[in-house]
This record gives sequence, C-alpha cells and structure tokens, in this order.
Amino acid sequence: MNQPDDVRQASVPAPVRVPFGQRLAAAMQEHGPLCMGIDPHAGLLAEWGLTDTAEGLETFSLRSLEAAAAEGVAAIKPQVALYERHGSSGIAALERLLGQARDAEVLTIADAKRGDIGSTMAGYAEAWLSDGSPLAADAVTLSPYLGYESLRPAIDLAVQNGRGVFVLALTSNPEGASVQHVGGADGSVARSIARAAAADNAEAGPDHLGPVGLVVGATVAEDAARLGLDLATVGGALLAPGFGAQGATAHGMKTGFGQAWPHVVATSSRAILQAGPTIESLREAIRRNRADLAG
Ligand SMILES: O=C(O)c1cc(=O)[nH]c(=O)n1[C@@H]1O[C@H](COP(=O)(O)O)[C@@H](O)[C@H]1O
Repeated sequence: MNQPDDVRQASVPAPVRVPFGQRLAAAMQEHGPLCMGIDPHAGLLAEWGLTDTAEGLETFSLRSLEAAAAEGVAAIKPQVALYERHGSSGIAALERLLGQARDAEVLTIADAKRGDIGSTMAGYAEAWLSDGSPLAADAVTLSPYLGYESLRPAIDLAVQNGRGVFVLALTSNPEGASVQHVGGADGSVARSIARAAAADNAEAGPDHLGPVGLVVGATVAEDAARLGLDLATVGGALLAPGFGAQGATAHGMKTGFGQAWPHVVATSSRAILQAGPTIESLREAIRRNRADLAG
C-alpha cells in the first residue's frame, strides 16, 4: 500500500552526524589549525574591484570559499556583521556561502556573537544550529555576558545536532579586559566561563574535543594563566582570532597558548583576504599561513 510522503519521511531515521569536536579535530589533523575568516569589508571589496553590494559580497565570499576548499583549511569563519550591513540581500549572500561550504564539506563557524535571555537564545540557536535552517553553520560564536547559563538553549541544540559553539572568554580587543579580567587570578570572569565550558565538555571524554569551544584572542593568550584559566583543560577548541592583521604571529601564539596549542584554531581574515582578488593569490596566502603555523 502506498504511504503518504510525510509518513514515509517520518520513518527514515535522522542522519547521525559525527560531533563537531571530532569533525573539527579531523579537519585540523588534515589541514592544520588555520581558519580563514571571511570578512567582506567595504575596503577589501574595493581592493578586489568589487562593488559594495550584495552581489559584490557574494562574489567575494564564494571566491574565498573556493580558495579555502582547494587549499584546505580547518574551517572558514564568515563575519556575520558584514553581511547584515546589506540587509536581507546580504544575508542571502551569507546563506549561499554557508550552503556551498556545506556542499564542499568545508566546516563553517558563523561569527555572529549571539547572546540573549534563554527564551530568545532558543531562536538564535534554531537559526544557526538547526538542520534545515538556511543559516545553519557547523558552529556559531556566542557572547556569555548575559550569563553563561543563558546560552543553554544553543549549547543543547548544538550537542543534539552534532554542531558546536565558541563562547567569548578573552577577546582580542583592548576593552575586553574591563569585563573579562574582573576578579583577577582567583576568580576572573573569564575563568568562570572557561570552567563552565569545561564542565559542558566533560562528557566528550579526554580524547575528544567537546562541543563548547572558547574564543581566546591570539594577541591575549598569555593573559590566560595570570587570570587563572587553564586553557589546556577546557576540553574544547580554542578559536584564536588576531593572527596576522592584529599582530599575532605563529611563534607568539605557540608561546602564548603553550600546552593548549594543539587545540588552537588560528584565525586570520584581512591578512589573507588582502591577497585577493584571484583564487591563485588567495591560495598562495593560505599556503603561506599554513606553513607559518606548521613551522
Ligand atoms: O569572535 C571572533 O572571531 C573575534 C573575537 C575576538 O576576540 N577578536 C576578533 O577579532 N574576532 C573576529 O575575528 C576577525 C578578525 O579579523 P582580522 O583582524 O581581519 O584577522 C573579525 O571578524 C573579528 O570580529
């Protein structure tokens, strides 16, 4: 007997996705720790000979993805703010980038820095972390400054869907210290975020990266120890923006992160993107950065 389509679909089990931490670790194993930030700033679009429009954004994004996919990176990290500048057509360009990255099997970290009261957080979680959402990414950046527990809906959905989150702990901007360093070595705000993340990662076990990564700026990693953060025991990946344009070097990061270095995803946006507009010149910049990090 023929079944209606919806009954047939309901009987098909949902695909089991390998957890984000394991997928990221595999990508890092294969390609090294470089994450290519995709930040379509107006100035970069102009340098590439593109217009500061949604069309320009899309060309910029897809060319960046093509270079990243061809060369191999741990992940790409599109900066959501720079798509939001263009309203719905900018978001449509971001959706196409995320969709094509999915097809190319390049991991995506949507840099949206979301954070809100729990009930609203559930909406952000659905947008960025649920199957079938046009904006679904492999992971999203979150701000814990409404309280780490307010992020729970996103953390739960990430776990359920084999996705991940990166929670801001120590950011690369100078103003971050006025909040994140409060409490000092014995009880800094950043330390409490790191401990909460470690608790959420415990279930993944010592051999796997858990679903909750931290954002620790590449330029401020050396602050971690004096603020009581043991980055090597967080149990999640450490997203480290600031490599390149903000002055962090591969050598400086290795020293700053110390034993936690194997968990670091080193993120660079402008320093790579400035090499555009050709795919070959972008690939060359990715190769150079990868070699630098491997050396
Ligand atoms: O969450 C982030 O990615 C982030 C956190 C942080 O502490 N510092 C920081 O620079 N970022 C982002 O990382 C990117 C850095 O870009 P570049 O300085 O051009 O490499 C930007 O998209 C920033 O918004």
